[in-house]
Formats: sequence, C-alpha cells, structure tokens
Amino acid sequence: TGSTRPERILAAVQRKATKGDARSVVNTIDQYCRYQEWAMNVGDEKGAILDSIVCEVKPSVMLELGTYCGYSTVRIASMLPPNARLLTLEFNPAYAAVARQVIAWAGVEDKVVLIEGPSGDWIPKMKEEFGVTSFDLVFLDHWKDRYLPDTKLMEECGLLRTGSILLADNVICPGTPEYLEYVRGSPRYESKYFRSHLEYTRVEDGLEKSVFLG
Ligand SMILES: CCc1ncnc2c1ncn2[C@@H]1O[C@H](/C=C/CNC(=O)c2cc(-c3ccc(F)cc3)cc(O)c2O)[C@@H](O)[C@H]1O
Ligand SMILES: [Mg+2]
Repeated sequence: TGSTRPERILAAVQRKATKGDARSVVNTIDQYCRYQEWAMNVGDEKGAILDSIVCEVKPSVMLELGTYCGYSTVRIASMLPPNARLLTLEFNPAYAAVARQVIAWAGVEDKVVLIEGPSGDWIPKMKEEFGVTSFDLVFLDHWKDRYLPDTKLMEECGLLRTGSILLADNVICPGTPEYLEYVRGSPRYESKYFRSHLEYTRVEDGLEKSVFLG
C-alpha cells in the first residue's frame, strides 16, 4: 500500500524543513504543493491574509476546524504569543497523526491542542473539557457543508462573544453558499470578503471574515 498525500508532505517536511523553524515548514509545504503535488492547504496567498488577521486580532484562544496536515495550524501558531492557545479539530486519525508530526517538527506544539474527532461532538464540550469561555478567532477550513451547522452550534454553546471573529476559507472554491448567505444576511454578523486565489492556482477563491455582534 502506497503512502498517502499527507504522508508524502510530512516526508518532504522532515527531509527539507529546518526542525524548530515554523516558517521553514510552511515554505517547504508550499514549495512541495506548488511544484510536486497539489494539496488543500490554505496556501501562501490566502495564508498571508490569514497571517494579517491573526496579527490584528492577537487571539488568546483560537479554534481551527479541519487540521488536515497542520499547515495552517503551524502558520497560525507561529504568529501567536507564548500564552495563547490554538485548538484544532481533526476527525481523520491518519491526518491527525501526520499533523502532530508536522506541528512537532515546526516546534509549535506548546501552543497547539490537536483534538481528534468530529467538530459536532467536540464543540459542545469545549467549555467543560478545555476551559474555553469563548473563542477570539475561529478559522473554518473543514467540510464546506459543516461551516453553517458548526457556526450555529458555536452560537448555541455560547462560544462566540461580541467581537469574536469567524474566518472562513474557500467561500468561492469549492464554495460555501449557505454559510455565506447566513453570515452576510444576519444582523448578528458584520461580514467582509477578502478576494484571493485557490491555493497554488489562478482560480478565484477568498476568505470571508465575519465579526459576531452578539
Ligand atoms: C465532520 C466535521 C469535521 N470534524 C473534524 N474534522 C473534519 C470535519 N470535516 C472535515 N474534517 C477534516 O478537515 C479536512 C477537510 C477539509 C475540507 N477541505 C476541502 O474540501 C477543500 C477543498 C479544496 C478544493 C479541492 C478541489 C478543488 F478542485 C478545488 C478546491 C480547497 C480547500 O482549501 C479545501 O479546504 C480533512 O482533514 C478532514 O478530515
Ligand atoms: Mg481550505
């Protein structure tokens, strides 16, 4: 049985990236996925927008939905101050296993809590299991049809406070129409579209930044 794409990405990181250097891990994955084989990382172009929003918000507690190989996990964690926490949810054990190693290679494991399991199960447990009061910033990058139900679940669980920010990947490609309609149409959100391109391509895609108004 051959290797999986995430395993090949991990091999590239362990072969080419400087251990303990998060930017080197990010650059290695971008290089690999641009020139060897495409993978669904947020990528360098949208990643720069993600970086700017993480820098602006300076979250103390952040949630990522959909870890995959840990590319955006490492990118975000490298921008966080030492006492900040990034919780990231991944339900595929094989992907979680790869992500743990990518996160460790980058040297950001102290800022990251990788939780294995479906978001629908874990979001209701965030307060009791992880002592979360509310999330300052949420990065949505998992199955596109889960963005809306998980947003509503976070609202219902009281995990969003006035000023909490949702940042959603792929709102154009593959697209998240129901989610977009909700955050753009709801008086409880102030939404803004950041136009960019699908990772490693010239196809249009973008990020939607939505501030929860309470
Ligand atoms: C059950 C809730 C739940 N709970 C916990 N973990 C969950 C989960 N649902 C999913 N996961 C994990 O998240 C990751 C999935 C991410 C899904 N992402 C895209 O599909 C995507 C596609 C393109 C694209 C593909 C092909 C094209 F042609 C164009 C664009 C580009 C992108 O940037 C994309 O993010 C995997 O690790 C899942 O195991
Ligand atoms: Mg994505």
